[in-house]
Amino acid sequence: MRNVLQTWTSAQVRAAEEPLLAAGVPLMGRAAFALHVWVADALRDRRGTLTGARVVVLVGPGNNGGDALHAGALLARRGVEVHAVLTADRVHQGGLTALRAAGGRVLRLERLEDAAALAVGADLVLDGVLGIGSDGSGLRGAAGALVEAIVQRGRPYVVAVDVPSGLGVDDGRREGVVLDADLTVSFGTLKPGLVLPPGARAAGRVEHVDLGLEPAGAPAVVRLEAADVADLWPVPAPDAHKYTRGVVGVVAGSRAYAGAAVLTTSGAVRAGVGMVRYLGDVADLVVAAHPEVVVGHGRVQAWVFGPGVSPDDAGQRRRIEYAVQHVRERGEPAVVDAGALDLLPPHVGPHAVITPHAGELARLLGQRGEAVDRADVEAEPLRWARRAHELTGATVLLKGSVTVVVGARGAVYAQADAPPWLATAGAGDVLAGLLGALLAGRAQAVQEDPSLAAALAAAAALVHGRAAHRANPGGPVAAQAVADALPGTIAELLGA
Ligand SMILES: NC(=O)C1=CN([C@@H]2O[C@H](COP(=O)(O)OP(=O)(O)OC[C@H]3O[C@@H](n4cnc5c(N)ncnc54)[C@H](OP(=O)(O)O)[C@@H]3O)[C@@H](O)[C@H]2O)[C@@H](O)CC1
Ligand SMILES: [K+]
Repeated sequence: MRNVLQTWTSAQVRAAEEPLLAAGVPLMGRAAFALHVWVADALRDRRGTLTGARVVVLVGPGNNGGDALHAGALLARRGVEVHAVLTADRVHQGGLTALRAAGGRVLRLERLEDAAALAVGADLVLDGVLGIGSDGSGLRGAAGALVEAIVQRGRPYVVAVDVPSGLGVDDGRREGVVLDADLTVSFGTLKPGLVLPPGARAAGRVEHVDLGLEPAGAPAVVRLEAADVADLWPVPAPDAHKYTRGVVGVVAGSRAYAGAAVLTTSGAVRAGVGMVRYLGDVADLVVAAHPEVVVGHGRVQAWVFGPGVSPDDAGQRRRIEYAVQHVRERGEPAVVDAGALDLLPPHVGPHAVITPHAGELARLLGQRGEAVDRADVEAEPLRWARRAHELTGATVLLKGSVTVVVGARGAVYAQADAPPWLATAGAGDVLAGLLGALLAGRAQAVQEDPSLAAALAAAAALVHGRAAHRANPGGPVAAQAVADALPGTIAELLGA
């Protein structure tokens, strides 16, 4: 994949910095210079000029504060009025000396209210309190109290140095006080917390400064970009026919939830699968909506089961059990959604993709002995998606405003492609159908490399989100409109 956005943990970043620091590469100087350029751009955008602009630098005890102080010094030399507030007893001495020499003013955090007022009144606050040295527990002590006082007065425009202070750098957790940013300038590599829920939104816009780091091992969390879809999509060969392109079997819907059957098959049909087979009680409605759909059993390459199915529906339950048997014995890939999550066997492989939202994941984990509720999952989506993968063996696609996917071989994706409007009834059914189509089209490749299921799940989330934007840019979308926008979205992405 070409454009995938990669993130690396604090430990990986530190290990990658070591040889460069040992060789005397001035990493902090480079970081601070790039940071001051981004801040100058932001100030010009907001005020038109640098001269007379007021920047308050919040300085913590470590090198994150050092970056901020050096950037402050460069800004002061360009006519910016810079005030540094020292939030800890310890401070980066080189940075402090540079700022003073450039004419910046330095104050210790003695009167909280005065410092908060200074920050709130500034054109821009540069947050150098805490970087990758954070212990992950939110901002404690005087720094935490200061940030609380600032936020209470009305958060000013904030540029975060490397990461928003207090954010869980490696897991995106928001515990305790976090200073949300409008812009985050991240050094060396992006960090997982900048893309993972629930913290990702704390970062605002994210810019990356390349310091020449070469981190070892696989990236911790990745995010697919539009151009990656073409590398994953099952584009038909010139001699393709419907069976080589993939057949997806759909067990969805009931008399009570007939729409789920229509929407799931819509997702699969519009995503361009070779053929859709429907199994269920509302075949008449499905075929009326999609004459392309074939009703009844037959050979399939992948399955979707669960949307609109209640576990006490004996007919659908039987069909799902039949499909599950195929998934287990023949390794056919599957999407296991909604009502079928309760029917998931104790262990399946990563070629089965479960697609719960937070509440459904909490329930699934509860059934496997984990005392966890919806709020726990929302607070630490990656942790609990990982746990579900460990316990079930399945690839986990955890739905949310940022969708997290955990699959085989440590694959983790975080996709934030959808507008908030997509949180609407039936949208998940369309996603299940769309992903089923992808798994059917790439079934053989998934059987050879089950970690591919995670990449395909992430691609499905991306395409689904983009289709929602395309269906009605900036406004409400209905699930059927998202399905109808899939062909155009896919064509655009394949041409990207
Ligand atoms: N390494 C490099 O080459 C480069 C690094 N670079 C920069 O350095 C940054 C990393 O710097 P770092 O390692 O000094 O850690 P950093 O985050 O500044 O401070 C950690 C200290 O904060 C404290 N503390 C911890 N948790 C806390 C909490 N919850 N609430 C409150 N305080 C807390 C704790 O101190 P303590 O309180 O224990 O005295 C701890 O020691 C990195 O993000 C990047 O900006 C760039 O210049 C590029 C080159
Ligand atoms: K920071």
